[in-house]
Amino acid sequence: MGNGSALYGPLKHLLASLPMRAELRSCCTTEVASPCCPHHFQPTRQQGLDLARGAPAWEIRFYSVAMLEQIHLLAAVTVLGVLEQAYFFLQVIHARRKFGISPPNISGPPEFERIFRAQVNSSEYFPIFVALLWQAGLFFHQGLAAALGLLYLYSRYCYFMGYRASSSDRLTPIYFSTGVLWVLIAAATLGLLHFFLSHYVGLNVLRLIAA
Ligand SMILES: CC/C=C\C/C=C\C[C@@H]1O[C@H]1/C=C/C=C/C=C\C/C=C\CCC(=O)O
Ligand SMILES: N[C@@H](CCC(=O)N[C@@H](CS)C(=O)NCC(=O)O)C(=O)O
Repeated sequence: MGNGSALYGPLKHLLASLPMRAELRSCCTTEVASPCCPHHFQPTRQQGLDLARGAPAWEIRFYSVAMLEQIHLLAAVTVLGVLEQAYFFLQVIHARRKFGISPPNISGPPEFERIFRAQVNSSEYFPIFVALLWQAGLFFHQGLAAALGLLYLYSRYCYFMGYRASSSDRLTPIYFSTGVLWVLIAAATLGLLHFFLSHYVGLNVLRLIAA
């Protein structure tokens, strides 16, 4: 723990400036640079290895939690998105049974084909959605990206239900959902641009605007 006290001063300011849970902040900012309480400190295998190399436990724990707080909303929306995909899959399985259409067949009455296409179309867009959600969340703003993510998942649900009812009922939700994707693209691009400019060129556009 020797280097812990040398780091304590700057870390205290960093801790105070981050939106962390109060209980963790008070636990990690004790004057003694020691590991957090057992409640907060449950080392993973990697953390165990870091500990063996001499990094202070409280520091490892602090950075792990700070990192998770940067991504927890994105992770929650991703899990929700996966559950939505699972729901769409189950609907196709149910429709296959109902209409007696076994794989590899994908043709049948329009009622079946619309459900099948609604699921396949939603799967096609899912990797694009997840990539944009995380890029916009990491480089632009986590809360905004997560909110847009929820809006996207809701519009995808409307798309599925609309398509199931009739082909034309899919159109409004697909317009809306792709609109949300374009907003996520814009946020991700702006965020990345800001990162590259400030990191490599030393040009902080936000600070310039604020000045
Ligand atoms: C950011 C999104 C990434 C990739 C997709 C990019 C473009 C694809 C378009 O946004 C998708 C929206 C498509 C909307 C189509 C709407 C209507 C199509 C017009 C008529 C269909 C008529 C018919 O049903 O026969
Ligand atoms: N794979 C899609 C790509 C384009 C797309 O997403 N189209 C939207 C608007 S026309 C759609 O709802 N397609 C219906 C579908 O995929 O079954 C397609 O074949 O149409």
